[in-house]
Amino acid sequence: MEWLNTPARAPNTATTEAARLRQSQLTKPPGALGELEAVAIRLAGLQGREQPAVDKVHISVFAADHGVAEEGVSAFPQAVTAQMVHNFLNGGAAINVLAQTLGATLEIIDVGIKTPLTHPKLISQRAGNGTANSTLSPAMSDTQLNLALQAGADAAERAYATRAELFIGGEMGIANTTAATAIYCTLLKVAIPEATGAGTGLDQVGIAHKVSVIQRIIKQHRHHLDKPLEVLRHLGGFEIAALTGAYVRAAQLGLPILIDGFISTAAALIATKLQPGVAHWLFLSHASAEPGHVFAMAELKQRPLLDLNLRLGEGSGAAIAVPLLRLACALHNQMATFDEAAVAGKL
Ligand SMILES: Cc1cc2ncn([C@H]3O[C@H](COP(=O)(O)O)[C@@H](O)[C@H]3O)c2cc1C
Ligand SMILES: O=C(O)c1cccnc1
Repeated sequence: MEWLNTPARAPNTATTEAARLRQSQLTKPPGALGELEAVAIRLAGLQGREQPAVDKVHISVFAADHGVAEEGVSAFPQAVTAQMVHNFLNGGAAINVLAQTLGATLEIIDVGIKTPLTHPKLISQRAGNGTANSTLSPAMSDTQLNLALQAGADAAERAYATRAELFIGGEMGIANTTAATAIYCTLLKVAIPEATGAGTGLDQVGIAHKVSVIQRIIKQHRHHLDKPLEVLRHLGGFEIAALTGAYVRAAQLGLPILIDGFISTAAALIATKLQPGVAHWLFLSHASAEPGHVFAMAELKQRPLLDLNLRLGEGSGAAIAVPLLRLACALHNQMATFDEAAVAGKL
């Protein structure tokens, strides 16, 4: 786990400045393309080239089960985690359609669903048979945490080895909005009822029960929540740990990251606590419908690219934002400058 102590790569200031200069010369009023200009400039700095691109996109979806599901915190049964893994492998889930449409590479990694399954397309790098129920004991052991972090780092390495230009992490794990909410409340000191939402579709009674379960979880571990990795280990889950490892490693390798929704952002919070430089490499794809997400976006000091009331996960919201990044690059790379087009500049 030596790699966890390595800082993220620093963005290239020369290509950032070259891209900024180019933006100022394109045939439009300065700043008129708003956030898309900033995105292209940031990507240029991260990719170390004046003309950035996100044509080659790698998506890793991490699946795992949560012991806390037995507390009745999800609108769906725990069996859905494994059933959705089958669906991913058969190409029928939202993320399959999005990856196919984008021409992105999609891999599914079992980091600890309850019952292992074998399939030629499934990567099995399991940290356990689901986490322990975090209302009663730490979600995972040190060994399990390290295995899950490593599974994520390995996915980032595979993305890097195939010369991907953008890394997207997705997750599948029934009850993982409970683990993610507990992480938000611990790291951001947000009141539990303010951050707790419907997840897969709980009603008001269900949400009130979920709040009480998260209160029990945080009370149970309150003396062990002072370090980011201990927060992750006590609250779970394996897929959130894998995403954390993936984000840290991608940032070390110099691979830009597009974050998905509520659960992925919990991993991003931990990753930036472990290595603050990871923040340079993160793009926020969308504002999740989960009420707690706003607090994390504020902490990460970023505006999301989209706000579409998405609450799916799987990496889907990030995939949906890829065309926007591609358009930001196309505009940056292909528009004519004032000189080239013989258009008069600003008075
Ligand atoms: C069919 C189905 C497909 C999904 N794909 C992602 N999630 C999402 O919902 C789960 C989190 O919500 P909660 O904490 O309420 O269980 C995660 O698996 C997340 O990826 C799904 C959920 C379901 C039911
Ligand atoms: O925003 C998300 O990632 C999310 C929200 C609810 C359920 N699953 C995922």
